[in-house]
Amino acid sequence: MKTIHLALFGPGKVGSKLLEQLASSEEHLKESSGLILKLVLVADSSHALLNPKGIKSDWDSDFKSSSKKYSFSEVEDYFNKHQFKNLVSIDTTASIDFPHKYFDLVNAGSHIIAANKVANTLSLEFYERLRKVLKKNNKNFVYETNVGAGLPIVETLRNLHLSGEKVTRIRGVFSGSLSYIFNTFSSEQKEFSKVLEEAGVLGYTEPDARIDLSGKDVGRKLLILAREIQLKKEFEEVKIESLIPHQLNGDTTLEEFNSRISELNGHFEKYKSKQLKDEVLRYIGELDVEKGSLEAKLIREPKASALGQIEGADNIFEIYTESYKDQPLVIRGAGAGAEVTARGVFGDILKISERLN
Ligand SMILES: NC(=O)C1=CN([C@@H]2O[C@H](COP(=O)(O)OP(=O)(O)OC[C@H]3O[C@@H](n4cnc5c(N)ncnc54)[C@H](OP(=O)(O)O)[C@@H]3O)[C@@H](O)[C@H]2O)C=CC1
Ligand SMILES: N[C@@H](CC=O)C(=O)O
Repeated sequence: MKTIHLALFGPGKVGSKLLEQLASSEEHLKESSGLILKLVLVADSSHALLNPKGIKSDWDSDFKSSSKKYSFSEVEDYFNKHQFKNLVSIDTTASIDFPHKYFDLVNAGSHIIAANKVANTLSLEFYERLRKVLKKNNKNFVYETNVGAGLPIVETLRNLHLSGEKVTRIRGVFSGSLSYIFNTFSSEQKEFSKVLEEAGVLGYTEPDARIDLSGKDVGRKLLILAREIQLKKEFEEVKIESLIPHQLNGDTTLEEFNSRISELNGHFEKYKSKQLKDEVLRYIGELDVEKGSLEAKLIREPKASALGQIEGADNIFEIYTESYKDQPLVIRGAGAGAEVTARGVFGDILKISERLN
C-alpha cells in the first residue's frame, strides 16, 4: 500500500466536492491501486482542522466542531513536525494571496495541486521563481483544472509542445460560465441577471462573477496555455474585451456588484439584439503564436459551426499545430462545475501519486 498525505486549502464548492469524491473512492483506490489517500488538513481562510492520523470522511461536522483559527506559520510547523511522507497540498481557493505561500509549502516538503489559476498568471518572474524552487526541492506542481476544468487541455498541449510539435494557434470557448450564460440567454426569454445567478448556483462562475464577465478568467486561461508552450507573456499583454460596464466593475465591491446585477439586464439585451437568426454569441479566446497575440472577445458565430454548436457550460478548444494543420485537434466537453473540476483535481492527485513511492 502507498500512502499519500493530502492537505486541502479551500473547502468551497470544488474543494468540498473533492472531499466527497475522495471519501466515496476510498475502498476502490485501495483495491484497484493499493493507494491510501490520507487527509491531514482542511483549511479555509480563517479556520483549520488538523489531524495527523487522518480526518474522517464526514470532515464537515468535525470542521464545524473542532477546527481552530490559524495562522499560516502553524501549518508550516505542523508539516515540519510530522514530516508527512508524500505530502500534497491542494489549492481550491480563488485567493490571490494564497499562491504566495506555495514557496513555504514546497520548502515544508509538499507537492502542489492547484485549481486556482492565480499562481500561473502572476508575473513571469513569479512563475519562473516558483518552478525553480519546485525543481530544487524535487516537488511536483500540477494544475490540469486551470483550463477547461476536468478536460485534458494542459497536459495535451504540454505533450505536443515537449515532443517538438509546433503549436501555431489555439482558439475556442474557454469559459464554462460564459458558455452557459450565452447558450441560455440566447435561446430563452430570461433576464440576464437570472441567468447569471443560475450560473453561480450551478458552480460555473468564479466566487466573484466579475472575473468571468470581465473576461479576466478567459485571459488567465489564455496566458496559462501560452506559458505552457513557453511563450514569455505577461497578463497585461492579453487583449481582453470586458462585458461589464465600467460603473459596475472597477470601483464596486463584490457585495455592491451582486446587489446591482439587474443593471446588467439592458446591457446584455443589447448584445442579444446584435445576434442574427442563424448565429449565436460566443466569448472566445484566441492565441496566435506567430503574431504573439492573445485575445479574449465576444463574437457572433454561425450556429452550425463547431463553436456554435456547443451546449450548456461546454468548452471547446481547437488546437492547430504542424500536424493538425487544416483539421485542428479538438477537445470539447463540460468546462465548469464543481463535480467535473473536483474530478480533474482527483486526476491530478493520481498523477502525482504515480510519480511517488
Ligand atoms: N467552478 C469551476 O468550474 C472551476 C473552478 N476552478 C477554480 O477553483 C477554485 C475554487 O472555486 P470554488 O470552489 O467555486 O470557490 P468557493 O468560493 O466555493 O471556495 C473557495 C474556498 O476557498 C477558501 N479560501 C479563500 N481564501 C483562502 C485562503 N487564503 N486559505 C484557505 N482557504 C481559503 C474559502 O473559504 P472562506 O469561506 O474562508 O473564504 C472557500 O472555502 C477557484 O480558484 C476557481 O477558479 C477551476 C476550474 C473550474
Ligand atoms: N469560472 C470558470 C470556471 C472554470 O475555470 C468558467 O466559467 O469557466
